[in-house]
Amino acid sequence: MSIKSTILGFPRMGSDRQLKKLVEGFWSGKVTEQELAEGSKQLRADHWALQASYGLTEVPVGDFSYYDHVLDAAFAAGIIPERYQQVDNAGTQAYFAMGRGLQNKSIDVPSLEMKKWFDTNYHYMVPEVADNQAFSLHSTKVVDEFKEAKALGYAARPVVLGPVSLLALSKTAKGSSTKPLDHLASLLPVYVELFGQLAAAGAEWVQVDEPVLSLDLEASVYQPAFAQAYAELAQVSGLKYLLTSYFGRLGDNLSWAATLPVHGIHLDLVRGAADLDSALELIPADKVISAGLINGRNIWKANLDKQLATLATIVSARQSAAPVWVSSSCSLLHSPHSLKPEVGHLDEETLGWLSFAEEKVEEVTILAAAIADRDSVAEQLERNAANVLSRQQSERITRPAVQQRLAALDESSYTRQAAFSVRQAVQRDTLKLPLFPTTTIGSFPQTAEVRKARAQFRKGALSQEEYLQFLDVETRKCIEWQDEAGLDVLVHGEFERTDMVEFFGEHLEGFVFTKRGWVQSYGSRCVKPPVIFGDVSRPHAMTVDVAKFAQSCSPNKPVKGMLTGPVTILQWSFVRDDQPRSQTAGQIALAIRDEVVDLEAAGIRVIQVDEPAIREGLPLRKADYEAYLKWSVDVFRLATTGVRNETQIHTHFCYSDFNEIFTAIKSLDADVITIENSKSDLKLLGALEVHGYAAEIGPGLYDIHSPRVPSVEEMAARFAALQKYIPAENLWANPDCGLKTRGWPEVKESLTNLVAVAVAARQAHAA
Ligand code: MET
Ligand SMILES: [Zn+2]
Repeated sequence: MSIKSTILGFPRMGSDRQLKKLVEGFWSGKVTEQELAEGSKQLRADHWALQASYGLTEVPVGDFSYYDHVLDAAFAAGIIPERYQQVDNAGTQAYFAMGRGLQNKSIDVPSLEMKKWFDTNYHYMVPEVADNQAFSLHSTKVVDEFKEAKALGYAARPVVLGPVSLLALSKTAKGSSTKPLDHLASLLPVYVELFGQLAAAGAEWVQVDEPVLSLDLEASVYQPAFAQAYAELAQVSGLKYLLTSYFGRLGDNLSWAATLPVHGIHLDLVRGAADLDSALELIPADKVISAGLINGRNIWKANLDKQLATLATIVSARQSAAPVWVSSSCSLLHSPHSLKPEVGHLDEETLGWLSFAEEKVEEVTILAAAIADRDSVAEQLERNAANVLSRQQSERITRPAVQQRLAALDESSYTRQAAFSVRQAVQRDTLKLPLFPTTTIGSFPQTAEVRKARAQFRKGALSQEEYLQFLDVETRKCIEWQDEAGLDVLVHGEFERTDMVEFFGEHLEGFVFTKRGWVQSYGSRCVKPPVIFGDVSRPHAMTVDVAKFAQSCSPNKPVKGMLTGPVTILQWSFVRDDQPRSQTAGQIALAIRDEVVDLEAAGIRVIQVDEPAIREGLPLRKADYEAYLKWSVDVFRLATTGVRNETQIHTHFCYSDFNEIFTAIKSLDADVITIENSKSDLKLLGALEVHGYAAEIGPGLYDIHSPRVPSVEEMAARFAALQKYIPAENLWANPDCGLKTRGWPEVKESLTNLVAVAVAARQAHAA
């Protein structure tokens, strides 16, 4: 018996981020539209060839995108807000304008809003649906790509974002009041037309992605919506649908999703393994089950014996039923492209533990081959078992001292010496800050000069001593400027850091860094997450020298120590899967705690532990919130409570919609939080009003994502609004986030204005 092997999607960027270079080249005018199209076509062909070379029986098509697959789906359905319709529509201009905005002599349109794709680090563009929304088939990209693959001789399966998820992920356009999902009936004919074209082009199966099925859905709304949608799509003759959902269990949605008129159902059996028993019971015998057994979200080699056992269970339970397929849990979009470039960069042992997209394709094919004839892949299975065992037993993974220390902690390691009100009084006495203290979030411009010095240091062209000297000069200039500008709590500027997670990963044990482990974050942007493979520990202090030097440049004002928090380090890394994430976070927290204590001992009186990612780590299902929030609060407290009452602990978040996590934010027990706010005053103020907040808080007075200099008047207006909700003695003045992407001239002007706002507010308050 042979079974179909496939994946839900492949990374788009290419082994060397070719797509990034193509699109960015196109944007800057160095690559023509035709070159972009041809280069992309080549990339797709390469990726199909790679998948086929491992014997994958069916390849996905339409998973490729110039920018984002949600944008593709919206664009294809003609969901193009009016402001983009003035953009030349012949080529890709309007499409890219929706993705990244467009500014020239005649047009100035911002992009669509960008949002996180479920709980991944990928961001999608949020379509806007208006009351009078018309839909039409505006692009046949997926049909064209299907024909392309077919012409090359591949068995291909088009991938399309399903109609319900497309609308559920959209938002109501400004000035409209209908919900996007209200428009389902008028959207469906576009899907029928598109799928009719796919059938005519010779497609047999279409993969319809409906990832919202892994969320808490209101059954009374979504069950009828799905029923209506799939009844209508079933009208297209000659086409079979694979309904796919991923990133979690279908849970209570399974009972009705299982009976939709589709021909196959995909199960994410990595994160949704709990679904298996009920799925085998509920999915009718005439439907294919696509078993998502290879993890698309992490980079560890699968335990093939274990996954094979699950596959065997499914196959034997479905003996007289429709076929079983083997697949990836979700699209491989969230994995780096291939391990090949890491050979010679990572050591042999570590290489043996990892599997990127290319290797995951191979794992899928090994499972498919093994279920038909185990002997045919005996050697591969043996090697896999040896690799899995090597990771389980490696001495590099475990540090008994760290484990023992974490296990031995008691309540006192999670609690400050005194309550906030006591600490606040002590800190007022010692820090002697004015009313409405001014500060920044940490980083100052990473100029070309700073980046160049770092690159030269890495290449060896600059000695360690020269590089450190360069950093000292930059830091001193930065501190002196802040002092002159009248800021109250200063920062060293973070010139030594490329990235707020990478910097700490490089100093801690238990991390490795890949050479080309890039993953798409949004549009042409990629990130290279560190890999946490083992118990984390801190071999030496990481920031104490820099902080001490910075403080020495400022005899009168406190300089903040700057650290990244345990949840953010976890969230922006590939994390080991052999122990709960909470435990890994606890180990990171211990390392940060030691750093915090060392900073205090070195005379640093204000310490900031950034946790911008605490909210994005929220699980997909509400039932899982509480457990997550409990341990993320715990690890933050573990990291920050080792100090005396005099030491002021700050934290920073890059979001303001914290209604859902407000109680958790309070329990962090930080003395001061700085938080993004300028783009969404109302959200934050609403939350403050509902939940109340007793500690000190600095809601951002201006958006740092734009080079625009905010005027004194606009920031003063914002500051005045904040004073209605926050007691004066608790209110700080600061920007939304760090300034590393900005240039010095605009930073100087903006912060000078910000200080003026605080000074004027102090005078007004005294009067
Ligand atoms: C994404 S939050 C960034 C915080 C960091 N301290 C910075 O200023 O860059
Ligand atoms: Zn931030």
